[in-house]
Amino acid sequence: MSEPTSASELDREQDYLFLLYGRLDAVKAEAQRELEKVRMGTAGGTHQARSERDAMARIYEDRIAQLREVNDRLAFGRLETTEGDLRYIGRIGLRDADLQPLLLDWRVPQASAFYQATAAHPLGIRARRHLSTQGRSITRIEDEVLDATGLDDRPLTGESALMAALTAQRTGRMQDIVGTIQAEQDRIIRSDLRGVMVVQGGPGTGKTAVALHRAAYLLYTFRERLASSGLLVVGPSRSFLQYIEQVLPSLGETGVVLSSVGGLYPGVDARADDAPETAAVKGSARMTDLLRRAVASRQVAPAEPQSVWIDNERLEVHPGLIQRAIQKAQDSRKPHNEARNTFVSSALAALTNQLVDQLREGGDTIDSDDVRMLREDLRSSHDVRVLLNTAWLPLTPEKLLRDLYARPQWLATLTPSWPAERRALLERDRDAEFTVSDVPLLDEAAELLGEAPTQTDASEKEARRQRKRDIENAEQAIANMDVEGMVSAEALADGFAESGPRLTAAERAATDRSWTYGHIVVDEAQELTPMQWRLLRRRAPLRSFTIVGDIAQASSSSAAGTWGEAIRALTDDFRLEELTVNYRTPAQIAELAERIAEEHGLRITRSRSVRESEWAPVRIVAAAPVVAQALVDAVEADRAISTAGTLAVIAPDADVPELHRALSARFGPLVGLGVDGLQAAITVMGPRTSKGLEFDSVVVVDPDGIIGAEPRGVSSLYVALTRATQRLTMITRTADMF
Ligand SMILES: Nc1ncnc2c1ncn2[C@@H]1O[C@H](COP(=O)(O)OP(=O)(O)OP(=O)(O)O)[C@@H](O)[C@H]1O
Repeated sequence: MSEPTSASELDREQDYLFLLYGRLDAVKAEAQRELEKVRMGTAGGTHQARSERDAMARIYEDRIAQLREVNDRLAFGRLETTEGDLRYIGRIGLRDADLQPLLLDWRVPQASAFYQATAAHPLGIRARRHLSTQGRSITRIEDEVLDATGLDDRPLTGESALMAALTAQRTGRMQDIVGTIQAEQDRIIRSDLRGVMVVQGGPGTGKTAVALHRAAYLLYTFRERLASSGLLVVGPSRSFLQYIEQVLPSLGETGVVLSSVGGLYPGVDARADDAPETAAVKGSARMTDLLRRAVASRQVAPAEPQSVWIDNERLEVHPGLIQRAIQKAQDSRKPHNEARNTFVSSALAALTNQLVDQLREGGDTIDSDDVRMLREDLRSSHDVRVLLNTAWLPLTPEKLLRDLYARPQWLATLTPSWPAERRALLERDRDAEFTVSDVPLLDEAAELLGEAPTQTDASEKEARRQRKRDIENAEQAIANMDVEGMVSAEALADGFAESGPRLTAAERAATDRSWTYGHIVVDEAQELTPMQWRLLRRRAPLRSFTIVGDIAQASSSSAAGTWGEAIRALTDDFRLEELTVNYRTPAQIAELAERIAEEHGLRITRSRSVRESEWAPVRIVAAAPVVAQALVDAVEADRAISTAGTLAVIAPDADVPELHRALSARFGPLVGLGVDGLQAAITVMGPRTSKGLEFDSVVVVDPDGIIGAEPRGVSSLYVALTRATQRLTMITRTADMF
């Protein structure tokens, strides 16, 4: 129930808002002063003192940047408790000069009632107020009274503020929803950090929004733990990351690693997708076994005895000698490259013995110094190196995988039980680029191979030692400089890096394959393959995960039908939450999309749309060769309604170039293409690119073609049809279609 708002109430809130901004300015100015003080500190001092000062300066700079980020919509809510106390809720917490709270950070427990209190469960709250602002001005107040008797529980909170957010024009970038989070979403956002939580919800139910706000909540609540280990957010594609990348900074969080599934193996930024059938093979758990066998097949004794020459002495090496060394190395159970050390030293020891025996039999006298020298001769002998390398070559994951794909005969010996067609799917050129589905295979191979012995090993060890020293120094500096609680030793140590750019925990994590994160958030998780889950499991051994997705939107032919199956490679112990309200798609569009999906046999979770659209979905019938013209006309008609906001044309991949040309001929630079065109007013893309995104208006071209283009084409069509926040047009080939 809303109470009328008097002008004096508006004035009062305006005064309070001025007070808050005044305080924000003061805190910023204070940080600025501190920064200057640190910068002006004596230039001399030890190197350690200088780098400590630099680190402190950077911390103040970050703080100032963070305070700037929260300038927009600083405060958005107010709670009135049954005792008559007022609590203001905003993006960050602020206190006055006497440390009395002026504004509560939305993530603190005392703020949760803002999102969760209802008439039936008021949680000690009498009234909730949503404040809408523009710049530093209050534009609107919306009140809900919670203690009135006989009130039905209302499904939505802050309805006007919510509707204003939902009908706002889209910009091509996702916005935060911190002012209008709904109760069912808030429960998920604040759920326990531990364990694996899966959030299932139909299109537009706020899964992505919830996942990102949860990341911000966890970082705030478990700052110490997560700031040093990092938090990883995994999205399906580059386009998706671009779409969400501003949300966390707008919530004041910058220390998060965002990665697409193609970017999870440091050093490889895979963008190309394999054909669906190939991706399905590469994603299946059977690849683990294949890689294991591939590595084992690189540990082989020669079939015949081999001759090696040491100076003028011929040594005949029996396969058994090599085999025994291999066995010993395998028994160590270390990864291939690390176990190779055992292999080499054990083979060299046996060869030395054989050589010594042979020389002694020939009448030579050999003492222990001679033995050592002979061993060195063997180690540096070209013949011996070839022999040992042939039996056990150091390998990189990249080489192993390229060999596997480019050598069909080897692949065939490793996969005797595979049908030839399946093997053929893996074959390709040695220099073909790695694809998104190769990434977990490279990672799995890296796990089996271990670190190749390189020059960098020693320097990495030294870097780790230096880091430890930096953290100890930082702890000391924090105690000395009296800034306890303001900065963690880890963050301060980040600033001590003596050369090169400063790296945050997040940045270091992104470049280090062996990094383990404190928490991983996975969006569009229905798309992940068992091999990708295995990779993520290695990145978070404590198994603290937030997994959001919609099983019905899965596009892979091998996609699982339940979450239990989908994430089996990660765990079988998880809690399932559901989101049931569709915030994006107006009811008419959602109903159409759901009907089409169900008619084509897709099992979907129906959700409840919170609003109707002014515009009914439009259907146009046009077959080749007039499809492009029909599309231009449809876009023209849509722009006659509104040219503001974004419009996406989603078509079968094969038709995208031609449709892009036709639209460009008419609308020129207003038209963008695929991922790189997301900021354009009109963007043409295939259904996969549109995954997770949304637009004011969507034109779906040839829905039947989208269905026919791939094994789970219906899912792709369902995704395409549910991207619109306002208007949907379908261009179909025949009148009886749909
Ligand atoms: N509580 C809320 N307040 C304001 N806007 C919201 C709220 N919840 C969701 N939205 C908006 O609804 C839209 C859909 O949200 P989101 O993209 O997170 O859905 P999704 O479940 O991930 O969708 P899909 O599965 O289709 O990708 C977004 O514009 C989001 O900002």
